[in-house]
Amino acid sequence: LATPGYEIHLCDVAEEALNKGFAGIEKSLSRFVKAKHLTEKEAEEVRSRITGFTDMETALREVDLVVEAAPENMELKKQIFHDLDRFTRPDAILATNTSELSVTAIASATTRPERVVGMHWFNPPPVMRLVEIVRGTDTSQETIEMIMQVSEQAGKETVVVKDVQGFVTSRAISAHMLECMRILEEGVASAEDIDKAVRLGLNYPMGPFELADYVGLDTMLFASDGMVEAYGDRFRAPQTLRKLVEAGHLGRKTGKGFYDYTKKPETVSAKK
Ligand SMILES: C[C@H](O)CC(=O)SCCNC(=O)CCNC(=O)[C@H](O)C(C)(C)COP(=O)(O)OP(=O)(O)OC[C@H]1O[C@@H](n2cnc3c(N)ncnc32)[C@H](O)[C@@H]1OP(=O)(O)O
Ligand SMILES: NC(=O)c1ccc[n+]([C@@H]2O[C@H](COP(=O)([O-])OP(=O)(O)OC[C@H]3O[C@@H](n4cnc5c(N)ncnc54)[C@H](O)[C@@H]3O)[C@@H](O)[C@H]2O)c1
Repeated sequence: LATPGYEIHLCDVAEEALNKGFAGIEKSLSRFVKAKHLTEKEAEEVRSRITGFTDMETALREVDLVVEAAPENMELKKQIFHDLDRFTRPDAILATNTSELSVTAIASATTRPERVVGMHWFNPPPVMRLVEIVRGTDTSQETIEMIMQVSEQAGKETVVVKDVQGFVTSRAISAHMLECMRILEEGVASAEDIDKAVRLGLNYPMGPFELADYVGLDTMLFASDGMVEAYGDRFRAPQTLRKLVEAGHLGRKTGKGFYDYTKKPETVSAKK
């Protein structure tokens, strides 16, 4: 959002987490410069539009739009939205990047449910072309249109969907990934070969295990647990996923998941 010209307040709970966020932005900007999508001067302008904060109250003063992207936990999100409601101007729009939680329930923690909306981005957000906009029970058309406009300015296409658990995309991707994990557990093929089969045979850009590691296994598990209640056992997380998360192996962000990224970073996927 800094690329099309918005002034951004990036807020996280601690300096260390904030620095991780800035490091991710830096990596993306240098890729864009290398690919000549941005000049060095434009990248510098983007950097200058992003200010870091660890104090939410200060960060939220005078903002027009908040995009919350904290961990996928309803209680945490409700607490954050309660604070967003207190600290922002009454006309500010409050968006959540939740992958599957109820936008309507999150909105209930505020006094302005008509200005609360789902703004679901995809990893990696600077590259993926879609923003899935989720209309909560009380979300106003004006709010939807504002998010459409901002998304389009960031070069994204949009779809507007109903507020059902998992929306369109998380239901679709979870069903695919969970079934591939069951195929692995049945011993039908190795993770490498399932990834290779899906990439080359189905023309997906990433196989299910490299993608799960990329998204984060904790996020995957939160999403599937959330969808069990709504849709039943077909979304129940296989033990393999649950055990990896219990062990703290969350994918790329911790160095290990279905693959071990601490060993040979260039060849851990089945790509070669
Ligand atoms: C769970 C949630 O709620 C929802 C989700 O997020 S589900 C997950 C959705 N995401 C996906 O499915 C991702 C699937 N994977 C892909 O689409 C591709 O593998 C990928 C775009 C990540 C990488 O593409 P790939 O062709 O394999 O690699 P690569 O050539 O390095 O990258 C393609 C382009 O993207 C750019 N790029 C990749 N990652 C980037 C990043 N983080 N920042 C900026 N640019 C990036 C590269 O620089 C390259 O640009 P160029 O074509 O102009 O040179
Ligand atoms: N990982 C993905 O590919 C992806 C894609 C689309 C949407 N999402 C959604 O985005 C959200 C974040 O997912 P993630 O995978 O980036 O999680 P993550 O755990 O990797 O990152 C969460 C971030 O939120 C910060 N945080 C924790 N508590 C906070 C608080 N009280 N206030 C502000 N920040 C806080 C953490 O320090 C961390 O930087 C989730 O709702 C997830 O479902 C994730």
